[in-house]
Amino acid sequence: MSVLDTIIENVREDMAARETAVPFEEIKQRSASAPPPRDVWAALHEPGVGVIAEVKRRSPSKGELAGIGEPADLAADYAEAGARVISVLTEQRRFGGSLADFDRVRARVSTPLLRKDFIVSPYQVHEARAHGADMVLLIVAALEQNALEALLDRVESLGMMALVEVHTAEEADRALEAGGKIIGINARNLHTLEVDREVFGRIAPGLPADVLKVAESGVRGPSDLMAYAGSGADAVLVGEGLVTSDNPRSALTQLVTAGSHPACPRSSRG
Ligand SMILES: O=P(O)(O)OC[C@@H](O)[C@@H](O)c1c[nH]c2ccccc12
Repeated sequence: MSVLDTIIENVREDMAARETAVPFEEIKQRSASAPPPRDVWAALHEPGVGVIAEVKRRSPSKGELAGIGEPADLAADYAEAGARVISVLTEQRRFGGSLADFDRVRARVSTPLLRKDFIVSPYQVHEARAHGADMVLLIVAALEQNALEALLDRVESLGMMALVEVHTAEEADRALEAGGKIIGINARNLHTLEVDREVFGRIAPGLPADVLKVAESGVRGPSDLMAYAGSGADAVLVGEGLVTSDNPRSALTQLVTAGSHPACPRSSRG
């Protein structure tokens, strides 16, 4: 079994436990009465290469990344430094995240929030919305085509947007076929956990112009952001490079500054 398969098996177990406590009909109702989602599309269309900053405690490849005492403090730093969207990992066993972390962040910042998890069931989509998510991650490699399409429809029917994550050109075709509008190209292969920063440049040029392209993983600093921008990235998603920095706020400020610099390819485009 690959890492991805094991993670998903565990995610399903944990979800079953939550669903016993809060049944589907109840979570559906909570999602319907949550405050309306924020406009992720507009946030990501501002000029310059935007940064999606991630609250990430651990990773399967590196283990503990940072002792994040209060995720809301980190998120407040991200918001002040100009994150377009803040991503909060809610997967518990490998990433040390939780919906409790998500709630703390939601209570503190008004920035659009991405629920970063391994979403395989409509339950998790309603749960994300009930907790105030504006965006959710859908990983193509984790989903059959009909499940991907059904989940994407459900995400949009609740007024949220999906970051549809791919790692190969074939997965990118599936993402487009399903109607994905924001495509995340992950440099990390979720089966082997290896990072290859060239993957973005191989896949992005084949995507239509009206699709938002997000480069995920492996951004260590402004030069990686610039390289992704040069290959057509509209935004980058950064976790480890920020949380392991001595000063995440200034690390993010440097990325945001690079992303809006006149030398950055997307700076003059809307
Ligand atoms: O920490 P990094 O290398 O900056 O990567 C962030 C993000 O891309 C990564 O956390 C990620 C991308 N896709 C995922 C899917 C599930 C969990 C995590 C992820």
